[in-house]
Amino acid sequence: MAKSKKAKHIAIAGNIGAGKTTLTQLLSKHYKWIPHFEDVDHNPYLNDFYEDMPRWSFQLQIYFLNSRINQLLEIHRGSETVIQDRTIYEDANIFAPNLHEMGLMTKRDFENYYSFFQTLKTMVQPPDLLIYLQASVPTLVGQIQKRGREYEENIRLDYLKRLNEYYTKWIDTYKEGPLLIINVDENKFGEKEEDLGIIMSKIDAQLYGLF
Ligand SMILES: Nc1ncnc2c1ncn2[C@@H]1O[C@H](COP(=O)(O)OP(=O)(O)O)[C@@H](O)[C@H]1O
Ligand SMILES: Nc1ncnc2c1ncn2[C@H]1C[C@H](O)[C@@H](COP(=O)(O)O)O1
Repeated sequence: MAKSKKAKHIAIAGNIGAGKTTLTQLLSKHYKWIPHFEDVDHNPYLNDFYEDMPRWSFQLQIYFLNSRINQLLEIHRGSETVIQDRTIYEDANIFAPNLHEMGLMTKRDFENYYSFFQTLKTMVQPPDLLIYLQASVPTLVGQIQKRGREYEENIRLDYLKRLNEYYTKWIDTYKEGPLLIINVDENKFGEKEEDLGIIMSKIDAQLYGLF
């Protein structure tokens, strides 16, 4: 990104429990960015989805897609810098194809969903900076347990592992804009202030050319 252009949209990507919400809160406080969180607590499908994925996967994907598009429209209408907890790319490049590949979303539903995403994608711009939180499955499991959402208690290890594989493939080919990868197994920003400082210096370098 040109250093003179004000960054309006910072996004944090990462698997379930990687620490996106925690980092969104910390960075929004430090940089005075407006946080946009995922629609989790008032999500009408999430609980049912974890009970019966084949029944609810399509409805959940449409719900997330709509909520993510609304966030993007709001970001681009406003003038303030926003930090977004999870991107639309993760729904369409990671969760939905994984559900399809696991036989939890039919081919017909996946193709319908993906074609709708392709249409919407032409209307959105990528973030000015994407921060990817990379975490191993044991770290994800530990953090999901620490958070203690009841409906996530039965998330299977192979589900997280498969999502991680999709994340790796997506990030390896991500060319839409500036990217910063943080290894969460090595950087405990939630616990050590100096680790958060390291992340902020990297963000300053990317966004403002400061070292
Ligand atoms: N870097 C970290 N170090 C220690 N604990 C963390 C870290 N990041 C997140 N956590 C904890 O892990 C849990 C899940 O984090 P959260 O930010 O909700 O993840 P996500 O939004 O990616 O699903 C929370 O209880 C949070 O306090
Ligand atoms: N697109 C999605 N498909 C299935 N599940 C999803 C999707 N986006 C988010 N989720 C789930 C994963 C978690 O249980 C909650 C919240 O995500 P988190 O990574 O903890 O912020 O929603």
